[in-house]
Amino acid sequence: MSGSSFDYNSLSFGRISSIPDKSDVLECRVCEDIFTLQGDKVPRLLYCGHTICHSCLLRLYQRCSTVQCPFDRQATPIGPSGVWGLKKNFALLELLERLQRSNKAEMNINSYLNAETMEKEEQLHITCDENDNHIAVLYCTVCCTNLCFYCSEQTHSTRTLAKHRRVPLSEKPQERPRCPLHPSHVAEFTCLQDSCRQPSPPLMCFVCKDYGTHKNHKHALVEIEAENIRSKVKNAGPLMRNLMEEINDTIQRLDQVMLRLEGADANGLVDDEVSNPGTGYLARARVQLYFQHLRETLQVQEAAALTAVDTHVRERLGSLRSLQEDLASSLSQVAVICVQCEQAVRQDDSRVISASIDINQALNVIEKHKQMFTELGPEQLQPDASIPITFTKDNRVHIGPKMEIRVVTLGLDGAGKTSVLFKLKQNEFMTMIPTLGFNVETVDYKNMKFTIWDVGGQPKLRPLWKHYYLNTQAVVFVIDSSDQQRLLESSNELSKLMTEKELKDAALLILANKQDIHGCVTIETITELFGLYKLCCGRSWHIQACDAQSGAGLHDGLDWLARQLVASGVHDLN
Ligand SMILES: Nc1nc2c(ncn2[C@@H]2O[C@H](COP(=O)(O)OP(=O)(O)OP(=O)(O)O)[C@@H](O)[C@H]2O)c(=O)[nH]1
Ligand SMILES: [Mg+2]
Repeated sequence: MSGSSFDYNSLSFGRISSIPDKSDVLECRVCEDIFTLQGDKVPRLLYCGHTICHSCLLRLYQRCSTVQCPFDRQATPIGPSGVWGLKKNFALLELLERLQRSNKAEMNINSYLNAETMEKEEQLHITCDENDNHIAVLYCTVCCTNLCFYCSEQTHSTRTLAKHRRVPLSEKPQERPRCPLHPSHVAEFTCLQDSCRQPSPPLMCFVCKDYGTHKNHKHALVEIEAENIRSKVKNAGPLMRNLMEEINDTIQRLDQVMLRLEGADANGLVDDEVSNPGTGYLARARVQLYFQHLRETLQVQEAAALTAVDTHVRERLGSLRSLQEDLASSLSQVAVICVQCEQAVRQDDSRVISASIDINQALNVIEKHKQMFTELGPEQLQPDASIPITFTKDNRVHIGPKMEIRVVTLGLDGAGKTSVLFKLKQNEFMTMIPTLGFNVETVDYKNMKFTIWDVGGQPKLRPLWKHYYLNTQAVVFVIDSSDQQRLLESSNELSKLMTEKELKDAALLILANKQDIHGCVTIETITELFGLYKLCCGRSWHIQACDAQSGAGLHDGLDWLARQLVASGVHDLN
């Protein structure tokens, strides 16, 4: 035997049988041999009541008529059949028999104490009291010591000590805890009062429970409470096991996902990325490919856009040069005529008169040049070197006049549509008369030209709205925020508009107008009342608070509209 554990497999469990036989306690007090059920160690009764084994009686019997008790010297008469005639102690024999039976049963139990059971005892990790290097597996109930097999055999080998009852360590009789306040009493109870449970329910004796600090507190017997706690832990067992399994499964799944991310072979080794690429590597490759295509496309688009600019510049220069040449030629002709006319008028009167026809012709030519010159447009007379550029969504370049955007303004009569239009167009607010047909105005904003159609909103005119939908890129729906009575009517009209096929791609700007009037509703209220999130789901829409009187909010609305239109197709670099 070496180290801290004992090799139980090398032990025959016959040793367990050396745990004392209970019947061994019944021994003859003269020879100290164990009584037996029969033979020369059978117990026989003396008249005085003492019991002695048959063989001791034979030694004491002096072939006279009595035998003297070795304990109280009283005489017991002996008949002709000698000591065989003395009664056996049947009570003792019965007891002996019972003890032997129970001993047999115990022996059977001990036969189950195999190496596996002992290993369990070892897991308690209690050191052998005889040798610190050994792990105890037995408990001697007489010496109150924890022992390993080896030390148990060594220390309990004498006849008397071998009788000590030894039990597996886990069956060691429990020591009853003492009350911390009254150490002379066993702590039989535990206090369950909430205020006493921190940090753990205290132990107490009956004095504490009935008269002391824990009087009238909720309590329980220590054994019962401990059993409750044990069964709680036992019940939680499946839960804990399930949880552990689930956590373990998840850990394994994470492992697999990490391997797939990194790229690994079946053995879990990170493989070289080309033969077994991970998803990370593939994603990188896709990003690189995407941007490579993007760069190539952009290069092509850039080249096309630059060509468009170069062509524009070349054509522009060509037309300017040609204009310049025409003007130079015109200038020289006018200059020549001018000199000729001056020379002609410097002559005497008769010659001047005779040259009058030529002079008139020269003046006619000048008149023609003048005519040609005045016919030149402002772009030719005051040319602008700037090159206005806009880009389409697919990066084509647009050079020249502003992008034209068609907008239709709708809403109930009196909502302020015409007022909004004129405020935007000429920054004026005036009392309007109801629109019976429509107004149309263009409003320049950034690099865009909004053509705004303002259609009358009276009920009888509403069926005509549909004639303005075609090719409309944006709808501006105006609401009178101060007229709460007509919000529902307005909401109904907007709902109808949202079902129009021709407007399905149009951006929607809702103007909550007349915000200057006290008591008007806010855009939040309108959003909720009209159910805008649901109604306008899937299209680009925006609600803007404004008032046409001061113009507040109108440019913000236009700004949003411009951004939407830029996002959906045109893009302004300026
Ligand atoms: N206080 C205030 N009054 C406004 C505002 N906008 C319009 N109004 C007035 O509301 C009335 C109706 O304005 P309009 O611009 O004619 O309304 P509309 O939507 O064009 O009406 P219809 O042409 O009939 O469809 C006019 O008296 C405007 O002066 C505003 O923001 N504040
Ligand atoms: Mg109007």
